[in-house]
Amino acid sequence: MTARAIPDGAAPEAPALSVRNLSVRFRMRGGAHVAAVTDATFDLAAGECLALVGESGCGKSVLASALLGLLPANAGLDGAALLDDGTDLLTAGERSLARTIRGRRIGLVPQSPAAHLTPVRTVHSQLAETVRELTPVPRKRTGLATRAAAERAAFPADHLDRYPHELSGGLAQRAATALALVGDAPLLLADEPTTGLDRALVERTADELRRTVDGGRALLMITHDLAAAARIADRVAVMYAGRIVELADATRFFGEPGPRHPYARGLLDALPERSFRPIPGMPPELGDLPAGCAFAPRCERADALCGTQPRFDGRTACHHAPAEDPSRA
Ligand SMILES: Nc1ncnc2c1ncn2[C@@H]1O[C@H](COP(=O)(O)OP(=O)(O)OP(=O)(O)O)[C@@H](O)[C@H]1O
Ligand code: NI
Repeated sequence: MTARAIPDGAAPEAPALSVRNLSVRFRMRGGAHVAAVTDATFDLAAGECLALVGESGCGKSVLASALLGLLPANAGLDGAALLDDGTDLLTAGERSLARTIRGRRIGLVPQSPAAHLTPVRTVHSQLAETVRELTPVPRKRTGLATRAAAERAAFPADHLDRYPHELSGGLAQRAATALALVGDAPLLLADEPTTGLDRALVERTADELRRTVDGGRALLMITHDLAAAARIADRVAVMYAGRIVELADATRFFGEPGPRHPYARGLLDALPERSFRPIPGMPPELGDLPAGCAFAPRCERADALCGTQPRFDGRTACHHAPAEDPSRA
């Protein structure tokens, strides 16, 4: 549990994760391609939580899987994803990903926890094994450490002897979160960590994740749940049709002046506690994207300019985003 303080006089640390122009293409039968992620570029610092949001199918999980080398063989990768010591996750190779990176340097809370738990072993046995593998706890204290690991993710101690198929979705989620937190990895990827949990547990899980961030970890949290994102994120990245279309401080995103990109505005407006107005239309097929802005067919601001792809300037990718931010002038 060492928070990574910067020693006096040392140069500022490199970001915990630096993603540059990450693209993922799935090769399909007959020569077709699915452009699941295109040109994603962002940094994530130690002690920071970045929430990655966007509608189902926009490429969030594929992005996370690319970082961990967990994509199937028909996936082609481009770009770079650097850890703070310069290790490029995209070229690291399965051997070093498996032996030194997954679990130790990057913890993952997977989107389908039930599928990631070993079906023939109890939660206790899986958690204890991970404690033995990833922490220096002496053998005779493994039991205690295992129960503490479960407690951190609000997994009830009296359910530790259950097998994965005996768990509800919410309990499987908490077991997966407990496993991901064991190694105290400096970088955490959490893919929908609050799915299947009731409001109180959503808040408890979000708060536990926030505590790990405040302890110096970097967290990329993928979520549909904008309320959970607002609760713990420092910054928000909005994805649409495989591209990051907005990257903003959470306070300005959820407060004033609000999102700059019309899609991001639409996502917030669709919330029940806001105007509860869904964005008209459907996202495009990632195998058949238009040449220009993919959001244009659903956008009330679209005009001829939107027939060309808008450049992402580090904050937004829209030909019609406000040029000046009056609150910052
Ligand atoms: N192995 C694959 N082969 C072809 N296409 C794939 C493959 N895996 C994912 N895709 C496609 O990539 C796109 C992005 O999927 P992804 O799972 O990243 O979406 P997501 O944003 O995580 O959605 P959700 O919020 O529903 O989890 C989808 O269109 C999906 O069909
Ligand atoms: Ni997903």
